[in-house]
Amino acid sequence: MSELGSVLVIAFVAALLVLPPAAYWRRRNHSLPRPASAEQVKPSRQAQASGSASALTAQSLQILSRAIEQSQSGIVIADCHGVIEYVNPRYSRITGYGLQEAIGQIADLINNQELTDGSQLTLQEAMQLGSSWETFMSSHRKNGESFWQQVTASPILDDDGTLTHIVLNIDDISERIETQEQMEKLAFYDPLTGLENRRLFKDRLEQSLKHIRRTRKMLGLLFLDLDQFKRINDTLGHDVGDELLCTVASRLKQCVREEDIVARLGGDEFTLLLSDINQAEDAALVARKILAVLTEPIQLSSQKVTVSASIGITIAPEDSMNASVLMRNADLAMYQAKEQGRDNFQYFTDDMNIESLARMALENDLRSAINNNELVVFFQPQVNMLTQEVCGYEALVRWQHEQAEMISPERFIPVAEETGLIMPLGEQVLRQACQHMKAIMDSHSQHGQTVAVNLSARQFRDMNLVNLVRDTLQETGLPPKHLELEITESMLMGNMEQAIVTLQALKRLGVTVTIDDFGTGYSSLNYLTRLPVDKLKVDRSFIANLPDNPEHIAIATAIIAMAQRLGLQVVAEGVETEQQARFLRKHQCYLVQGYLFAEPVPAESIQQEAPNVQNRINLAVGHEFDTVPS
Ligand SMILES: Nc1nc2c(ncn2[C@@H]2O[C@@H]3COP(=O)(O)O[C@H]4[C@@H](O)[C@H](n5cnc6c(=O)[nH]c(N)nc65)O[C@@H]4COP(=O)(O)O[C@H]3[C@H]2O)c(=O)[nH]1
Repeated sequence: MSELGSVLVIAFVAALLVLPPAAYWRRRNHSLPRPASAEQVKPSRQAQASGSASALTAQSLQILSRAIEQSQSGIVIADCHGVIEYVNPRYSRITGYGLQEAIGQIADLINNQELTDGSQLTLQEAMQLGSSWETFMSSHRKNGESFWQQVTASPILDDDGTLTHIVLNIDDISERIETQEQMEKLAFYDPLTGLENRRLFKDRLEQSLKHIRRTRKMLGLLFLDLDQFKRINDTLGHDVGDELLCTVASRLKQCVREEDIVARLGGDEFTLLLSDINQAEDAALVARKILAVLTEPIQLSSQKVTVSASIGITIAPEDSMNASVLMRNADLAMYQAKEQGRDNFQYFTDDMNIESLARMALENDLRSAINNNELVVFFQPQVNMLTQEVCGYEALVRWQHEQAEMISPERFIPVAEETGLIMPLGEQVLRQACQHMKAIMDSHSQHGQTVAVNLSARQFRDMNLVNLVRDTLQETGLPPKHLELEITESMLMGNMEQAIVTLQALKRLGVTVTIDDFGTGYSSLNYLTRLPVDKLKVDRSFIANLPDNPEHIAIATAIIAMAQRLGLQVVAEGVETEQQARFLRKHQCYLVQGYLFAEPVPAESIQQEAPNVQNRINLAVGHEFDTVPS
């Protein structure tokens, strides 16, 4: 260090000791600066000056000077006009400016009139008040690189309380700021797409609501969910799914203005906040634009895919001025768009609220119905037209609501699926079906009949399914070959390999597996050869239009022929007319189920209904048996 430097440092240290800076104490107390009066501090200063200063040895001064030299903070000492008189080595390492370069320069910071601290004071104002001053700011090193610094300035006052010098403490906090930025990013942004996350979106929505309250403008909130994304994710893999989400995110950004916000809530759910719109129709313009840009094929690394989306729109202040309510509105409207066949948008309406309340009530009632074992299983006979006998039954769940008429399973099964209630419900149906089938077998000495139980998608994916079926068979005493499990094509499509493993395990138990509603799903017929299934059930929508609709004739006959070629049994459901039964027989589909023969009945009525069912069988197909091929 130069001689001047050492002298300055020593003088500075001495000054610190002689003049204990009131500001230091104030800073520690975090109080607002009070003007330091010379009179107030004088006696103690003088006492120290005459005591401590005179007691200082040259050695202790040297130690103190080294402490400053070796400080881990950059230190700048400037006169009261900002002319630098000393910088320590750490300052030089931070900024790249050496002592000689710095001395005599003006520290801009000291005279900056715009930069203020937490108390809105400029550095000079704080110094004149004898208090310390602190701020964070970005600056540039000598090599041009920018960095973040935390600056603390402390005044040095002379015996009379007049400002003589200013000490700047400089810490390079770039790393800390970077970590903080990263943490903020993690907390507020979606790491995959870089879009804002749910938390930040909600915050922005609240800010925008405050803004429109003042400006009396409107805002539009769009809730977007990709259609069939799960299928893409499951079949093409998660990496491809991620790639797709990133492309969708950037396309969404292109559809809105700079000041609008696009966020990803998670999965394939996105929200858009259109601030300052003039009319509700403006939100529809954006929704149309989004639907249009999404139709453009997306080139992913492995292949090209096309996606569509369902969008729900809600408008503030029209629909609500509450952020949570708006989010729920837009979500409800999005579900409505899905129900309308996807690839479209819907505005929120009050009816949707009513619908969602009704749905919640249904869910609660269903939960208690399951808990109280109020659900019952009906049985619909299945007929073998060759033997003219009932060959089995399909178990169909029924719910007689206390205050309402019978509720269709088509209404409550989807609710049960969504809420997870399908698990206890499915278990109850399986148990009841097995118990009744065992009772029928025992009382009628019927040894060839089966009972078919519907499995829902969630049940089929459940790891415990095979154990549940095994245990239920054991507990009820029903031999496995009398149980048939019906699954649908769509359950197989998500993860075909896993589906095959589950089916094989079920087959090992000795139960029969049927693909229900065959022909309505998206399955490629090639898959059928790989699936360990026994039966196909032709969906009733194809049977309903037989024998008049040429397209349905083609589908039904193709399914029957294919099943025969693959060695699978085929059963037609929804047979209502004799013509349909005749058509099916002609095409060698002998297993049938439908109102022509019997409707689903409670277990207790099976025996009582049996003669009626037999009559109907005889009437419908008996007279044709002369022509049945042998
Ligand atoms: N138009 C017409 N319909 C006929 C005829 N014959 C039978 N049906 C009806 O067709 C449906 C056949 O069941 P599904 O295709 O498995 O379709 C079932 C099945 O997907 C589901 N479901 C019913 N019970 C259960 C269950 O216990 N578990 C699960 N997971 N789903 C069930 O609900 C759907 C509807 O069940 P249901 O209302 O009982 O309706 C039953 C049955 O009553 C006919 O000749 N004409």
